[in-house]
Amino acid sequence: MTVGGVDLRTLAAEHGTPAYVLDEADLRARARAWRDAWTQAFGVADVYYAGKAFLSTAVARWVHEEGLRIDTATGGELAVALRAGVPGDAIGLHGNNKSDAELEAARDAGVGRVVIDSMAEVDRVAAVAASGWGGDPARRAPVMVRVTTGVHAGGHEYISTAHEDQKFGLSVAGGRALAALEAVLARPELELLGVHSHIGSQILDPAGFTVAARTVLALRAELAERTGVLVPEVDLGGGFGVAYLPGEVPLDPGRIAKDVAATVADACAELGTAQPRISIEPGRAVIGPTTLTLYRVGTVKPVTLDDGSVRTYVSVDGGMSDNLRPALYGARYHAAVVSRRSTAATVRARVVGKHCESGDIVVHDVDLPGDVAAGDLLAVPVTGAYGRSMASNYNLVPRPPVVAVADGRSRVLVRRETVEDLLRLDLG
Ligand SMILES: Cc1ncc(COP(=O)(O)O)c(C=O)c1O
Ligand SMILES: N[C@@H](CCCC[NH3+])C(=O)O
Repeated sequence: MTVGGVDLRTLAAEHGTPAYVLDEADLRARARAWRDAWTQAFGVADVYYAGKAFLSTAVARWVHEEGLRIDTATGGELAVALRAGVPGDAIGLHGNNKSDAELEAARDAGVGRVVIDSMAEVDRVAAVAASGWGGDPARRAPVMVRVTTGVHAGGHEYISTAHEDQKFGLSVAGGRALAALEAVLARPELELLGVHSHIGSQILDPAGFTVAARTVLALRAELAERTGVLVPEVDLGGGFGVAYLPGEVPLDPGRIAKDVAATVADACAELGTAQPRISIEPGRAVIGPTTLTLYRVGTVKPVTLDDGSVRTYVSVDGGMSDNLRPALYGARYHAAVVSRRSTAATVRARVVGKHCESGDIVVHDVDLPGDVAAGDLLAVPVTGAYGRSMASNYNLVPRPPVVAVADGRSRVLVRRETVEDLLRLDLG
């Protein structure tokens, strides 16, 4: 099997396993597809790539070259985006607990928007912006206010973000969102760009986005009625779902953009307000499907279950340290042997990692060739989002490299950690 013109056996021989293998052309195409779909549907729209899904300087540069801006959630992500050469005004900063250092870094870089996530942050951002923004003493801090619309969407409880009982944003229903927007308007150090809503992640039903859009637009109209200020922008967040398994249908960028555009046009007509400039923040949908994880098979063990059937446990040389999603969310993945063809009858297999934890499962249930054996290469697709970015050193396993492939060549974007790296952190 080849990806980006590179035989995965060659790639494994050159870079070792496990490795994340990222197809550069696919990433660029997905970035363009999201940008084109939303610009076509709205005339003007901004697509921010959510770097939390995976960020390296090359990835930031590539998606920026394709016309996307970068959404960051920490000072670390901000530093990588800036090092990639992305201009500050094309970067947004999120976070429910931003540090002073993060806010100061955003100010010094002249970040294009800080998304305020709490009432306390109104004063904190204003204080940081007292000396100006991006080196200009006269410039105000451009901010949005993140609000919760009550929409409960997403692939798992832990990745739903707009219901009431969770840590993000300010509630529309409870009035806190409106209060925060008014508080921003009262601060001369702040420029209120608009309202932000992010409802969750791995969402496959478009309805959540349109329901949230209506709520946010109504809030914007209410603010305008009370204060005379119609804020120019609305961000509808990320969360667009991808297909992890054969047969699953991802949210199509064109389809969702058209649905949302129709809703925005309708709602603004009903409310009697001009339409805002719309932005979104897809992470998973841009990077997830571009990447597979390449593992080497080690131990293969048949296990007889209570009902007498047999499950083949196939252990690979990584696991929950390079893909936490199955353990954290019960996420399902697919896998295939990619180093050879096999005509053997398939067996019911479970792909597991090498960690000291029985929940260290990579793929719960997959048919693999019955002759799967130590030394085979196994690929798990769609690991580009929240794979490397949530990887850990559990059991002191060094984290795998991210290797980009394009036009028959491979290039390391993030190098493999070594045991020496880990030993260097241990100061004795
Ligand atoms: C504020 C915000 N924007 C964007 C994203 C990106 O989400 P996704 O990768 O699901 O598109 C997230 C994560 O869910 C988020 O919290
Ligand atoms: N980390 C989550 C997505 C949450 C994104 C952050 N709001 C996942 O892997 O699905």
